[in-house]
Amino acid sequence: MNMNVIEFNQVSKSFQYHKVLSDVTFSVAQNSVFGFLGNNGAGKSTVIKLMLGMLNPSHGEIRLFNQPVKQVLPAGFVNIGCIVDTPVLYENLTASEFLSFSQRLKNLPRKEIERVLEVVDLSAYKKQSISGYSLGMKQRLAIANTLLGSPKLLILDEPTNGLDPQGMQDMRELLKYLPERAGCTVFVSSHLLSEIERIASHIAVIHGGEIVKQDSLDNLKGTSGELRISCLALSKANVVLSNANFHCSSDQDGDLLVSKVTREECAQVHHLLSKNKVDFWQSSFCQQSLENVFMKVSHQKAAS
Ligand SMILES: Nc1ncnc2c1ncn2[C@@H]1O[C@H](COP(=O)(O)OP(=O)(O)OP(=O)(O)O)[C@@H](O)[C@H]1O
Repeated sequence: MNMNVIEFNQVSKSFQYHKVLSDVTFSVAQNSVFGFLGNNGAGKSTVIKLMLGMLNPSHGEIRLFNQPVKQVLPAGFVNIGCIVDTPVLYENLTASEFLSFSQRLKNLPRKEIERVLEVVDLSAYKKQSISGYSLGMKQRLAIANTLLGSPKLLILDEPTNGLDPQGMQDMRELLKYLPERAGCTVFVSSHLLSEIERIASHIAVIHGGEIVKQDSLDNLKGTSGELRISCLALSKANVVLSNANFHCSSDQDGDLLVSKVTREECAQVHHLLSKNKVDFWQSSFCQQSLENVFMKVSHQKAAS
């Protein structure tokens, strides 16, 4: 059975009279990559601190591995790896030397170091001084450090912050496949939608201290999107499709845009145009991006 590794049940948090989280409810399934999205100040770090027992909730219940958080921590920390601030690395050491601190502290066999270096793809650089590493490599090394001892849950606060495009891509590849490669569930917070969209299997969106959306990435993006059609008889196409209750508009390039269509409906659109002798030379379907979903949710929330 697939259990929930993290459960927040109607959790609220106030700092004196300032309520920063209201009835936050979400769950993170085992072996998923869970993206926690929100703008600056939305409440992401507060949620992570509550999850790690660094703060107490004002109301509500938090469970990790099916037990109240206070019972799991701190003994359960062997099951949890986290990076919430910029990791401190000893730059004059090699990666192997650096990792050997935690390996010995956790009383693990030496071969654990080789295993985690392999997972984060740093084996080839293990004898080089950390001072020569890029920021992305340092971040991956910090993740390797948390993976020593095979934690079942990895919590990362904004792990791609400050990385260059290559560093971001490497981090993306690493996080996406961590459940498979290291057998752990990943909780990753970010304000970078495009990053989360490429990494996460499940997503929650927090806005002003409230969860405004939570679902699998596929469900959140929905199956519908926009169909762009290039044709000469634009107004005829518009009439034909509008009569069939499709939502049509045109863009600056003179293309016809049919919004909120599923892939099946795209086939109907093509059929209708052909049947009514409207020639088109190009048609492309674009699923809505997470950014669109996120902006819609944020606007709806701001208006309410
Ligand atoms: N210790 C504290 N005392 C008072 N207010 C706090 C405290 N910690 C956080 N806050 C407030 O709670 C709100 C949420 O902050 P939080 O750091 O959780 O947001 P965030 O989504 O992590 O933002 P960012 O992406 O900027 O780090 C903010 O308004 C912040 O000012």
